[in-house]
Amino acid sequence: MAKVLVSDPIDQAGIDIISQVAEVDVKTKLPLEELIKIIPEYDALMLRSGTKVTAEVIQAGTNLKIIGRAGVGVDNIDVKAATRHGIVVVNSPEGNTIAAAEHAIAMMLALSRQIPDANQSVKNGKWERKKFVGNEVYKKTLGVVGLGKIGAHVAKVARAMEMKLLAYDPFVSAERAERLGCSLVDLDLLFKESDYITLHIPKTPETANLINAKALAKMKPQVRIINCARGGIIDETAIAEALQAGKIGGAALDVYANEPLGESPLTEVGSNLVLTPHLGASTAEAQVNVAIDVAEQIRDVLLGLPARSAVNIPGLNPDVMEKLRPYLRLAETLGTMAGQLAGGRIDELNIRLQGELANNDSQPIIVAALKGLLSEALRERVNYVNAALEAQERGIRVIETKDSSTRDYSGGSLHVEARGSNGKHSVTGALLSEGEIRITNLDEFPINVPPNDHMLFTLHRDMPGIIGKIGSLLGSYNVNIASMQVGRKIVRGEAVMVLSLDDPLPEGILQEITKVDGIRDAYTVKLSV
Ligand SMILES: NC(=O)C1=CN([C@@H]2O[C@H](COP(=O)(O)OP(=O)(O)OC[C@H]3O[C@@H](n4cnc5c(N)ncnc54)[C@H](O)[C@@H]3O)[C@@H](O)[C@H]2O)C=CC1
Ligand SMILES: O=C(O)CCC(=O)C(=O)O
Repeated sequence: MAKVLVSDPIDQAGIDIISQVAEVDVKTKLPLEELIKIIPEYDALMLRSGTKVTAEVIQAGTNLKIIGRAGVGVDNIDVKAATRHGIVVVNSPEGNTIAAAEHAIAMMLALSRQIPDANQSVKNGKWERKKFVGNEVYKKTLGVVGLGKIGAHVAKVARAMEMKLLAYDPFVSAERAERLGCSLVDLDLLFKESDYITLHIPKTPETANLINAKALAKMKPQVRIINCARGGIIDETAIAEALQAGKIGGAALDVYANEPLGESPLTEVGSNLVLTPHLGASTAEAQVNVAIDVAEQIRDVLLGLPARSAVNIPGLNPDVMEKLRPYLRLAETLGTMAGQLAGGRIDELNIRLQGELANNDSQPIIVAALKGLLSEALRERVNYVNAALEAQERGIRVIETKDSSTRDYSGGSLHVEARGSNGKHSVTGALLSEGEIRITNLDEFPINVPPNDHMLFTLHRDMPGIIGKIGSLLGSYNVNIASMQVGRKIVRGEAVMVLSLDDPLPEGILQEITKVDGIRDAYTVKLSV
């Protein structure tokens, strides 16, 4: 039975789902060294923001197939290292959207009405009504940085409170912003005009320290800043100094450069600063949502099914996968054949989606063909997760074309050509109505054969006796021929012979075949049909 490690607190609903297919160990607050020590036992790892999945953890996780982040941000996971090791990383893109958005609104209101300080004051036996006079958010300007799922929900709620909305997000259209009641502006204008600024962006090299001393200097002196997105987007020293010097009105932070916060200039700030310990997603509802969402994906991947929210498999969502699954098999088979025919070091892969197939997203098909192409070199190390990255790192140029005018097979066909140490070789294939694969062309010669575990291809002169000679030679090595076909363009011209064999070819026989009069070249292909 597969084993799954849950390394942060996860709702029981998720654990119940994984338990259907795997043994689940819940071990939270593991020191890094301990995680590295035990991770080799596990097929899957499920976590929230408390666990750091470093490259060392991934390197040690030799059995890991999937890492599931019960939440949105995967910045605590070395996704690149996971991709390199062929491990799927999944998240729950929407499970905690409402929770995080409501936390940002709660922070904005708590800050405006000084609720945490007032609460403390009453508990200290005081009654300071004058001290805690706040501000209304009604008619004030809210600058939303990042108009994705959470930013959009914040905008909707803020609009209901009749706030004026500005938004900055270089990746969304002015129409989307407008639909959400926001004016899309540049960052400087948002800084200049906003009474409140709320951040809903991922932490990336571009967003790190986005709110620094220089940015703070551009803002209104009474501005209140809310960060329920990621630590490190705000320079904590700069904001602490600005608060102490009264250069900004307030800040409410849920996330920090280092978590738990520990020693920080922020804890020295007396007032107008609200801090929560990364609670954005901490609602009962969100925790059930993300636990179920991610647990289902872990269960599915352990059962060999696709994950619906994989962050490191581009374009492979389950609907696409389901529809394209037979074509992915075809692409992988053709990629494997083209790779073995073209020889060890491949420089270029040309893929042509023909007929009906050309109407589909080509990305998954390309990934499947690359997986096949690299299977000779990387064996079981290559999978849908790392095939594109491996190909890129090996300098394999991928050229894709689509030709919807071809009308040879009802579902379309796929042409794969690889250029490597043996020169250029191409294979075309299609699916029969029952989903069976047919190889329909080899190096532009028409054939019609199903793929087989052991195949022999020859390029030869179309002349009498040549087929018999190859048959006898194979017979003398006790190799049984399951089927044989010849493809040619003109009589007595160049031809290809395709033999499906029951047995692997013994060492050395290929060289003997190439010495047969009329044979120009011979290749073997090993598949796993
Ligand atoms: N505090 C908490 O517990 C939680 C925090 N989060 C964090 O909130 C953030 C947003 O989450 P979602 O809205 O779900 O993500 P999302 O992917 O739907 O939206 C992010 C938006 O940021 C925009 N963006 C990316 N780079 C940008 C840049 N340089 N400048 C401006 N905009 C940029 C994108 O275009 C996108 O529209 C993430 O960092 C996530 O990890 C999410 C859930 C809970
Ligand atoms: O797991 C958590 O509570 C944090 C959630 C979060 O930050 C996220 O989903 O990005």
